[in-house]
Amino acid sequence: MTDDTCLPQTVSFLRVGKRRLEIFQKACIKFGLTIVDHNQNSFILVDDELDFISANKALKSSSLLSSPIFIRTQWLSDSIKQNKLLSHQPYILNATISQPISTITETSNPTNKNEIVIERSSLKRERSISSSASDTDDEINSKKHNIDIQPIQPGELPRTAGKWLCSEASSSTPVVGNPNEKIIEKLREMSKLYLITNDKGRSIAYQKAIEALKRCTHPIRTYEEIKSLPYVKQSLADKIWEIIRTNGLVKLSAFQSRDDVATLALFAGVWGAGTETTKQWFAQGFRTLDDLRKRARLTRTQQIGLKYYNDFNTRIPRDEVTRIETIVKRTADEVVPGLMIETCGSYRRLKPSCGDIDILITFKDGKRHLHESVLAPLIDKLKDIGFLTDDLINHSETSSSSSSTGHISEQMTYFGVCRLPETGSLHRRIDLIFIPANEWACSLLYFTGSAMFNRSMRRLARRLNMSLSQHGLYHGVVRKGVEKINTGQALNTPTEESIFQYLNLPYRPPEDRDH
Ligand SMILES: Nc1ccn([C@H]2C[C@H](O)[C@@H](COP(=O)(O)OP(=O)(O)OP(=O)(O)O)O2)c(=O)n1
Ligand SMILES: [Mn+2]
Repeated sequence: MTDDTCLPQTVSFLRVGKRRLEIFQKACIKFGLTIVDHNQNSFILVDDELDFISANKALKSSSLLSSPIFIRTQWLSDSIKQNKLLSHQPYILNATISQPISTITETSNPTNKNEIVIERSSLKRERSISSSASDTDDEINSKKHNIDIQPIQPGELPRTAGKWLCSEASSSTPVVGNPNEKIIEKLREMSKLYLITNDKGRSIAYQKAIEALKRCTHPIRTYEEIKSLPYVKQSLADKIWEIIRTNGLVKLSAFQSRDDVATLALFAGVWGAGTETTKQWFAQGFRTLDDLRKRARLTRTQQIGLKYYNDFNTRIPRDEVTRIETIVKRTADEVVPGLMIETCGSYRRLKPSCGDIDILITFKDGKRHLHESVLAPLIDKLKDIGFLTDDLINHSETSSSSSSTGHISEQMTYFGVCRLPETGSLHRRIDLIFIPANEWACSLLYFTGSAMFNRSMRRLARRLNMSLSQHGLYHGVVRKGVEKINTGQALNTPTEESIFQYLNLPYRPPEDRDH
């Protein structure tokens, strides 16, 4: 069978900007591809900057398949250029048949419901990311206290202040009592509603304006003051001016009176349901969670999302996250000694409450590699003690990189549900993410967030001809448009501080990254 005979016939898109999406939609018509929802399709076209874990992370709030195949949108770009639909195989992000790795799946073994088995699968990331240069673990350790940071020509540096969110500490002042609290509240609502109605670009623009307002220590009264705020563009300045003048916002009222918005917001609370799915549910006439329970076709993860709807939508007090972390650490010590465990996300940014629990795991000595055989017993044990109650996704990815070193890098994720043993405890969403030692600092940075902070830092890296992901920081990257012509060389990033240094940014502790 040639590649062409097994070309995808249906595709869906993930994280592709509006303008590019329009171009791709036309290309799909031309090439006879049907665009469908994520949960109906196993071929998901993703932004070229996205890697396997990011794609999965993005999908986690979307319709989930057991094993989607991610294809870089470069496939369509190249097909457009060549005026024919090329084979998608070279553009696959995670699935080839050549490099088997393991995914963890539930066994149907009736004698032990909690047992997990390691199943060989054929997933592999196409793009080699993690350790392309000569970063063996030993080298990393020996360089640990002697960071060799290649100097960047000062002339090449973009002006960071006032332009890049990541160059500034997030405001620690609470919104309540902020002199512009009323404006912020309305902008927050707009940002949320844009997200629900699938307009991510506008949602982000509003979040940036909120960040600027949070930092402002005096009440904004004039149009000039609005215009002087960083990150606020014309149309948004007009909206803020409308709020100041009228105490209201016509656009927001219009949003709120739309009969679909409240329902979409309700459905958006189902873990595993993305905007395409929620829209579809609405179009199918569903209006309540009960409608979904009784009549909707739900994926396994959506069923769990619905089962724990109230629990998952209740924020987790900080001290509960601490107790959850303690259980994971204690169990890991018993089952797999020598692991380093760090709770990231909003918890590491010192937020008083968290949406979920994001735990990063690696080996303390940085020399040993993580294997499914190391991780499965930990997950098993956490199930045995009744702490993990449900699996959402088990995924491993392997990126075989520098063949000269033969070094294999692995990141493995487990998304599940946990609960403290005390009666009355709620079910909580927990991610256990197993990181290779040489990716630790970049992963720590990524999974600490915030998402806005990460976005800003990645864009800054791009401006410096670098590329930043949770797997590493590369320099000397050559791009043509969004396409990477040269993926560059990996920089040695033993600490988070080193990443800030490379990007010529002042170091920000996690609590200052809460943008
Ligand atoms: N689209 C995304 C999603 C996540 N992340 C990174 C930054 C986040 O801080 C981290 C964890 O993701 P969460 O969705 O768990 O976000 P937080 O932990 O920050 O907030 P919450 O309290 O809602 O869990 O992953 C990101 O950069 N971009
Ligand atoms: Mn989180």
